[in-house]
Amino acid sequence: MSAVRPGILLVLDGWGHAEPGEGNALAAADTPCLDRLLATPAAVLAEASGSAVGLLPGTVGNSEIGHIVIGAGRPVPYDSVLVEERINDGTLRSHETLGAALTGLAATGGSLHLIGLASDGMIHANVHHLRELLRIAALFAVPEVRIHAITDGRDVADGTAAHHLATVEGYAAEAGVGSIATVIGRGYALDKSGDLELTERAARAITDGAGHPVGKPEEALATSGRGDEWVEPGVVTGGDGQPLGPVRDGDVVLFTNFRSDRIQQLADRLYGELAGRGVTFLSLAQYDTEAPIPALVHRADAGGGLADRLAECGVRSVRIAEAEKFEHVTYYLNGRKADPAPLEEHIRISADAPPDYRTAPEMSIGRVTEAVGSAARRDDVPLVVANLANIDVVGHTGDHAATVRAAEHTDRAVEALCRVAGETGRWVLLVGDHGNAEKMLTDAGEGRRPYGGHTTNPVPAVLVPAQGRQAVRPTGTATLADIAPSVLSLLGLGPAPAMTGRALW
Ligand SMILES: O=C(O)[C@@H](CO)OP(=O)(O)O
Ligand SMILES: [Mn+2]
Ligand SMILES: [Mn+2]
Repeated sequence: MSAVRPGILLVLDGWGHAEPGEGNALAAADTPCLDRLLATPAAVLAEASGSAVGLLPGTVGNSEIGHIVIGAGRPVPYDSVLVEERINDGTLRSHETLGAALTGLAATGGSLHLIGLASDGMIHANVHHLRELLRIAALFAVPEVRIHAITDGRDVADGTAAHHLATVEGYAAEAGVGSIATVIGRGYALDKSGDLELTERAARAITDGAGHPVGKPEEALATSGRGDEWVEPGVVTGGDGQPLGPVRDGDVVLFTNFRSDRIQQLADRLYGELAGRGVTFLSLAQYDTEAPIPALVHRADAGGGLADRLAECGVRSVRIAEAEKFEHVTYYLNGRKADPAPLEEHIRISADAPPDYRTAPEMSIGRVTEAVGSAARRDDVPLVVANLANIDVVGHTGDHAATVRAAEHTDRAVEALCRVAGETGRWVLLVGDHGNAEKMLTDAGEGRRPYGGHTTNPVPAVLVPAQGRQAVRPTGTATLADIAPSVLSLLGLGPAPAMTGRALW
């Protein structure tokens, strides 16, 4: 192992590139270290969205596919794309498991419950997929479809939930079946922090009809003082004043999100209560739930990447991130392999209390920096991988001033870590996983409004060479698929056979 040249891979989450201008929080921030690095010849822009990473053309990047591709060294067809393919070639309509479940409902008079994020943000879900599922339900003459609409305001501009609910109602009218039974903000329904109280509130609206009773879905939106994300669970009542939606014995529940991480807590909770009551569970894409929920569309293999190559070469790595991004530098970076390789160490930094990112944009970056520094000082750790979450997580609040501060905290952390790298003879490779904070305003919808979502912009990638070495300017177009081959090359190792990306430096 003595031949290995040690380094640090830092993923700056949500670090996209755009020209300076209104709404560019990264350009507005005072970030002397990052500015200096980006002005060196070793800085490039890398594609991190659309088909370059395995998404549909023009689709914004996200942390999950971003880290998968950074680790795999090749674009990996994402779950959203695989779902679209099954819709376009008609094979979702002829899916055996789905057909059997829906035929059963037609016979028993039970209901199909479609549960998922109701927006076209394309990060966790797309309402278009719901449209196809409503059409399929109509083909199978399912008597009743209840839609449990999760409001977004994070992947799409806040304040657009009414528009998306109307879209869903339009799809139901077009299919001739389906009505919205509950309206629940994603803060409740898609919690992934382990706050089971939030999940419980969402689940009880779906299972028992417990929540704010409303005559029309849009009325539920008024319950939130904190935007679309935090719409309190609302339960639509019928003419008899009773909730439309509670799941009854023998019904079918189908989750419509294609991304697993944020829906799985709710899916496990609902399965735990309802599976024993003869309720059939299905998910549109494959989930990482504890519950054995059959998927209609299976995911692509993302293995054979960086982690496998490091294991093969006996290279120890330490992975560090705040809780919010922990799976990203472990599970996703490793090609969605659940078990860490024997030579991997994982450090998860969790906040003491649920933070308000607007007032605490530093998050836990001090502890992350310390952990990276300590790992970097170890002689037995050739590779330290960390995610600096602030730019993305604070960017999602849509709060420009807070995001500027998040970028400034990140800059100071990078500066400190470059210093440690200098002292320990390490190279540092910095890369964004997708854009976010370089665009905090949108013109979509009615007029200009704050925007906290991801973007299709390229991301910076820059090498800080180990002392005494020079980095030459990479040529050609770079993508996230080039990061794993670059990391391996910097370590002094060759790429894995499955990698299609190339070493940039
Ligand atoms: O928070 C999330 O779930 C998504 C946005 O919906 O962001 P990221 O892809 O960065 O995890
Ligand atoms: Mn991200
Ligand atoms: Mn994000």
